[in-house]
Amino acid sequence: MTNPVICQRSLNSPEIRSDSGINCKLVIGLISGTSVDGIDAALVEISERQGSLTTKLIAGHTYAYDNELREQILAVCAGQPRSLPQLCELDDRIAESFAKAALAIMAKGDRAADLIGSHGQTLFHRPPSLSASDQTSLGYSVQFGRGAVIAELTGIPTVSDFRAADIEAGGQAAPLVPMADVLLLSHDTKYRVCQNIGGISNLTYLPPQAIAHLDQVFGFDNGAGNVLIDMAAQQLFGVSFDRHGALARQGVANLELVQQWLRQDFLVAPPPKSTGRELFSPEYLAARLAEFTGGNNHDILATLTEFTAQAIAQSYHDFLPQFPDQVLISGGGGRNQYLMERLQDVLQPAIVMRTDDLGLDSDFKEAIAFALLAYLRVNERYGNLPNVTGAKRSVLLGQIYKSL
Ligand SMILES: Nc1ncnc2c1ncn2[C@@H]1O[C@H](COP(=O)(O)OP(=O)(O)OP(=O)(O)O)[C@@H](O)[C@H]1O
Ligand SMILES: CC(=O)N[C@H]1[C@@H]2OC[C@@H](O2)[C@@H](O)[C@@H]1O[C@H](C)C(=O)O
Repeated sequence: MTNPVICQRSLNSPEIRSDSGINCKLVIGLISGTSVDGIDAALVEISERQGSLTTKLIAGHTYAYDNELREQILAVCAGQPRSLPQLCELDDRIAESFAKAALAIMAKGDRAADLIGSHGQTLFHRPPSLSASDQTSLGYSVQFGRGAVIAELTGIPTVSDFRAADIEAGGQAAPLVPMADVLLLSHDTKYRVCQNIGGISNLTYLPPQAIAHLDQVFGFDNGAGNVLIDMAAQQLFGVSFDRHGALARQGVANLELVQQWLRQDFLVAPPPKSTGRELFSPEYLAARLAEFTGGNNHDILATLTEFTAQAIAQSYHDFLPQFPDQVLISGGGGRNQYLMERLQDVLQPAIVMRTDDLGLDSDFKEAIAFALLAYLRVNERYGNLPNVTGAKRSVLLGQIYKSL
């Protein structure tokens, strides 16, 4: 799709383009998100002409983790102890899986890729602390899958460690996709929200001509997304997710509980904010399930699905300066038809659609975003939006690992 590009000045980027020696056109974006379902890989053609940025998805595929690796990742995310050598081995195994995914997606194109942007796998995320008693107020965000290994195994220059510089600038380091949303999904006259529903939900608020009014763009994590639904589907029905929302659709949501859950600290806290599996953990789900009296397993999934939908709607009413005309859904939650129906209901009068309707593949939007962020990085253009992450300044995101 063709999109306007943020001019360098409005990005406050250095006037002079880098001489990184990388003539990047064909870029691979890689990410495994909080669902830990596998590595999303996108082979993206990126070009700029007459002030417009063009991205074309040449190929996209999700490469599932093998079961044992996924279990290891989920165990570490859930706080189970591991020795340092075990963690290093896990880091290497994830990096190798990412490198394999990069080579496999590249094989679907007709030429070698110029660059890889690899987010890696988040294992731990701690937003910056507001408490004066903490030794450091800086956040901490750990992604496994070392860029150095990916560059070495693929022979392709690789950008990774996207979140570190924003943390150093005092930011949340998340969400980072909003820069890509600005570049790819801004509209001249309409207020848009880009709503990703992966493991965690996160949004980008795009006022009309967001590119020209970059200071009015913001975004934040706004709820549990699919993570609670997935864990409950596994525990109660032995399936890894509620396909199309068919299980929830058979139940009746407990609206009293939903109202109670919506008062949770994270949901009512003002942005900037980010979260992860540290909050929406197995313990968190167990505590919510313990609050059920009566009701069957379908009712539980219906209630968790309603919670996901209403947490999103509540965040718009509480924190957006203007209710959007359009809500553009991406991420696996967009495939949950029942959740989509509930969203259309609770987000009226906004029109809810998937980004696919605008020509941007909703399954690979995050992978495309990290291809784009890598492209910005090698061209020495800022990748974070301080209004989103709360960072003190715009920064270059990511370390570049060049293979010899
Ligand atoms: N057909 C479907 N029906 C219902 N839910 C689905 C379907 N396909 C995917 N999902 C949901 O989407 C989830 C995966 O979404 P996605 O890949 O966007 O998450 P992620 O990228 O890992 O998360 P995040 O964006 O938080 O990092 C699955 O775990 C499942 O809950
Ligand atoms: C620390 C981390 O990995 N955060 C993820 C997570 O998954 C969704 C949401 O929480 C978002 O803030 C972020 O991912 C996307 C890719 C982002 O940075 O925009």
